[in-house]
Amino acid sequence: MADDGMLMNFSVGEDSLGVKAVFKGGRWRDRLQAKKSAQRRREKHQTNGALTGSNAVPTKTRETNIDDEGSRPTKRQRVNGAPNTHSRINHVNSKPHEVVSSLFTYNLPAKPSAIKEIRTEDAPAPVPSNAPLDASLSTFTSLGLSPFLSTHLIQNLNLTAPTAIQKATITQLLREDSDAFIQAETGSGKTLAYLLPIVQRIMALSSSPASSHSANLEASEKASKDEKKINRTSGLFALILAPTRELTHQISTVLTRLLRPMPWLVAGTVTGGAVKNHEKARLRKGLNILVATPGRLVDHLDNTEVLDVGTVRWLVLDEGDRLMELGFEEDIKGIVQKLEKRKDEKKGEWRLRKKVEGLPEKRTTVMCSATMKMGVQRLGEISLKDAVHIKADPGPSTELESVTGSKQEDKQTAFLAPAQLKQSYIVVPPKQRLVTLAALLKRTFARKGSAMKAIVFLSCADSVNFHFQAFSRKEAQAPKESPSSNPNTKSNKNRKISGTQDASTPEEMPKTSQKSEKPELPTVSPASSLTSPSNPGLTLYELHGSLAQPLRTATLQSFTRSSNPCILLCTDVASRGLDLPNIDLVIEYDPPFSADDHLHRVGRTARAGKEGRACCFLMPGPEEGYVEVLKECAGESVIKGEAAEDVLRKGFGKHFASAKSKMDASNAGSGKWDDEATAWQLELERWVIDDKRAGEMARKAYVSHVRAYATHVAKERGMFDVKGLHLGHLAKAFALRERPGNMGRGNIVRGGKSTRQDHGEKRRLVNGADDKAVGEKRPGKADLDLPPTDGQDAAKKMRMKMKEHIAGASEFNIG
Ligand SMILES: Nc1ncnc2c1ncn2[C@@H]1O[C@H](COP(=O)(O)OP(=O)(O)OP(=O)(O)O)[C@@H](O)[C@H]1O
Repeated sequence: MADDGMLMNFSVGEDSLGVKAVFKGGRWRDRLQAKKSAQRRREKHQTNGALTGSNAVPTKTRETNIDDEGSRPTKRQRVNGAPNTHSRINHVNSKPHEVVSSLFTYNLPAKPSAIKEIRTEDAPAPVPSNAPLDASLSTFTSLGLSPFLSTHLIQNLNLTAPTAIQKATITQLLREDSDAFIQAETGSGKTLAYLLPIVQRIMALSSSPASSHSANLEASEKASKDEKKINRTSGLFALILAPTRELTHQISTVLTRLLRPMPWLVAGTVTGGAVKNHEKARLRKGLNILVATPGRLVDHLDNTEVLDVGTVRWLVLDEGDRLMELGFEEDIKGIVQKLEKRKDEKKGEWRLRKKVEGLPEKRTTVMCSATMKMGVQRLGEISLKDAVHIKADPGPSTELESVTGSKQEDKQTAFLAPAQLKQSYIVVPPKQRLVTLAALLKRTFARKGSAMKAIVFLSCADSVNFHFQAFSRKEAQAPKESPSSNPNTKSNKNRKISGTQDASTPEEMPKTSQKSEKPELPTVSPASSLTSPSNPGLTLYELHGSLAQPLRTATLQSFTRSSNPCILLCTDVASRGLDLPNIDLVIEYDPPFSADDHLHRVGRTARAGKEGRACCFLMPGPEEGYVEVLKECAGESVIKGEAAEDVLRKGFGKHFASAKSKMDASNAGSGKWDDEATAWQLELERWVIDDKRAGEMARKAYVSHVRAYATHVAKERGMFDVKGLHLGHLAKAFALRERPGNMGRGNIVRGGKSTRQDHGEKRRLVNGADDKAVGEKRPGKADLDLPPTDGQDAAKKMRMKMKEHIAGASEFNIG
């Protein structure tokens, strides 16, 4: 273990050598060795006459954890006033008799080598790769959409031309009934790509050719109404499945907008977390298109008689790879079997009744994602037969010979981020992670208008919660009034919105957040410790799977609608498919768990041809190897390395010096970026020490973070090896002065050789991303067809461990 057992920031008398140590943890041999060496140090010091006069202090007791084989030399403690040869700054704002280890000591576990390779040259601005095509060359009508629908798109939805993937998909799905696999980069308009042809074909069942060929919306709408044969009771024609509730609602919103001029066609949703009886009532009234999460749909298929799927002719699996990864394939298989069964039962019925004219005989299954590999055998099992592979580029769609049932290897398609996305990485020592994140956010939101919205991805729910509370706490806040730990979890009904009670109300802050403690209020708060005087309205949101569903929905809605600059702290629950407007920057503060996750996370910006920036935090050492993965995902685009010091300098430089430190006369040298950064960190550390619940929150976040770290996909675990983590330094990133006592070497759960499926299973177990009860286990691939391995044992242990934590705010609630 890389931890050197360094004694960090504990409060002692003037001479720490007078301390009587109690040694805990680790092997007895190590304890004995440590005891002896401490004894020797004491004796030597006494011989040298170091403990004299005022320096002599009564013996105190402290705890030293020696879980790790501490082969490193023990770091000498620094005492106030003592010269410090390792550090450029000392003890800023430190209380009397407090020992403070510097953030900027050069005693770092590894030097960030990648920083030396920074490529500063700016490449020529690349052409956006997911933008709509030139309207003079391609229009929706030219693809075969009716003038009625095309006019609606142009006039009401402000969409003048299709994107490349829309061009390819619409043509294909209007022309043929073959199954299809749509793969195009994030933000390229895949949702409309599959919705438009489906809506057009359902529309065609309703209206006369005359009305659908008219471009006059009003006249056409009236004519269609008069002649319509189809209404909400005519049957359910399309089913769209998505992995998260958020995505389901988003697809439904797009669909509702699309159907606005066709009020006789009705779409609806069924998702976990919603009231089942309300859904039943809607199903009873009749729907033509249903958007659902798989678990809840299975539930309705089993228990809601009025849900008749015999007429379903289109089945869409949005974010297909995620659905598979999260282990939904059993659910999907069950759904497909029911569709088949009901279709066969209905055949006779349809013959007796008047068949819906134009309804295809065959059901079409469509899968789509930015990062899905073809050739996976299991795709056949969920009814993707002789699928057509539709890609935005190059040109026409490519027939796949045999996807179904074949054992061909995944085609190693290189999935790329949008070309116009500006990507960078920062190599930050673990100690400085928190201040560097703060600096980056301060710099990004330095002035009003400099940026609108940013998303920060963290590895687990506990960490999101801690950072939300830490950044939104008011600096002047009395410790006792500090926010409680995780007040927003499902278990805590009396939720408080931290920092909003006494924080200055930012202009245009969602009013709901200041009223009461109703659970449907968004988790929003002023970003009090990130706000600069020239951008006072900065707000902070948190989103993760531990939040109750109404909170998740309210938070996302509020963040989406906010016209204030704001930051969303979240887990990967927000990484897939979400189309949030005006995202300028995506920060991967905790690196993604896989390259695919990276593409989806950064894909929340630079959408539909717009600009965007993304930045990934890495730690010095093996993690720097991840730059190569980032480069692979960037294709031709340049990835810039930024020096952490530059970020800190800009974030904590004179310009951003806090008003408090400027006024503090005792703070000599304030205004210097490193002093400011240290003061900022110390402030936070005091909060964690003084407020018991803040301390608990920090420790929980730390433990969850380390455990989550152990679940990177096996392929990338060499770069993210939990054994290499410097646990002592990492504690600083959670404002802790030392690592929590239970984080010894033996207590770190490692992922072993678990696969991506294991990883998905782990995440899903405690998800909130899907729609079954949290913690409910469903079989993933790991349980179905992989031989047991060490990795699986490790994964099993991990699952058990996670289950233990599920009762509270799950430590690991990523989804
Ligand atoms: N033809 C178009 N012209 C302009 N904007 C469009 C067009 N089609 C879609 N968009 C917009 O592009 C954005 C991204 O669309 P969408 O969410 O469907 O992308 P996606 O490919 O599904 O992305 P992801 O892979 O991240 O889910 C949306 O805001 C949508 O309104």
